Amino acid sequence: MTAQTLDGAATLRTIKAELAQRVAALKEQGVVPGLGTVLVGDDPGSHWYVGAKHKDCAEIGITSIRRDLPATATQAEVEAVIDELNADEACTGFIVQQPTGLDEFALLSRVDPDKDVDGLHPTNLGKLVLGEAGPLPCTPVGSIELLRRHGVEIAGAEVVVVGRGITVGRPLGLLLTRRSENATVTLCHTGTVDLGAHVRNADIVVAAAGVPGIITADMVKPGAAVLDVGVSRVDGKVTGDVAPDVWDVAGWVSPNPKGVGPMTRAMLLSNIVEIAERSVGA
Ligand SMILES: Nc1nc(=O)c2c([nH]1)NC[C@@H]1CN(c3ccc(C(=O)N[C@@H](CCC(=O)O)C(=O)O)cc3)C=[N+]21
Repeated sequence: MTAQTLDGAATLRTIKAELAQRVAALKEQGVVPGLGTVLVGDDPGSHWYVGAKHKDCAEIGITSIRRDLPATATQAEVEAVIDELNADEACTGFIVQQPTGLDEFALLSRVDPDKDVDGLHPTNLGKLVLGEAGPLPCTPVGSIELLRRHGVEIAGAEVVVVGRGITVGRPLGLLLTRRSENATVTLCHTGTVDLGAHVRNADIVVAAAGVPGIITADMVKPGAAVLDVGVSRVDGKVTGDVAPDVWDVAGWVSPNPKGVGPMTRAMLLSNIVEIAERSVGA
């Protein structure tokens, strides 16, 4: 048996086609959405992600505002760029690409929460906890959307999330336990004593620990859906948290690359379009 693919790359293409229509409708009303990015330093991975985001925007009619700063940029210099984008009417929303090597909580907190297309501002994470509407974090929502668009049932499912990071694991637990999702979630992490015992119960496994190969075939319930969110670089190649033999046991697996990564970009685009639509009362 080999698992079916949760194809993030193909789903990104579908979502882009849907969003392109909504962007065209906004243009008829005189609104052109714009994405800003703030990038500090010259990490090759970060440059690739930011470049990919601007390419995605160009394809669907969203304008790009790109601010690249040298690795030597100070906290005050990055904050000045954030202030500039907060005030820029052409900028619907923007991201501060992480990591910056600076005080990230201070940077994130300085972004106008209404322009926080990453959904990571403390106000927006607070809204998520409180169940209020607001921009949602892209990778967790992208993970849910990937399952939904492949017909994997979430309501009633036992979900094991492996990883408690702020960008994926922690918010994903909050999202999946909302009434609209109705999953039962166990949040595991590197301090979990018997990871396999938890994962074996799961109908859906989300591997977001950033530990290559931490999820092995012997831990996976036959037929389960397994999302590989981890991104590590081993010998220059992207390597996920899911061991290759999991494909022999699982019902569904998201590959890595071409799984959750492209879905993160899709949800960023979707967050921008939603903010722009709200501005015209659409
Ligand atoms: N403020 C902030 N927001 C982010 O959303 C953010 C961030 N900081 N810092 C870094 C991570 C990483 N991230 C990815 C986005 C797309 C892919 C992606 O599309 N990857 C491709 C190719 C990967 C490759 O080959 O290098 C794929 O999975 O198929 C991966 C990773 C967004 N991040």
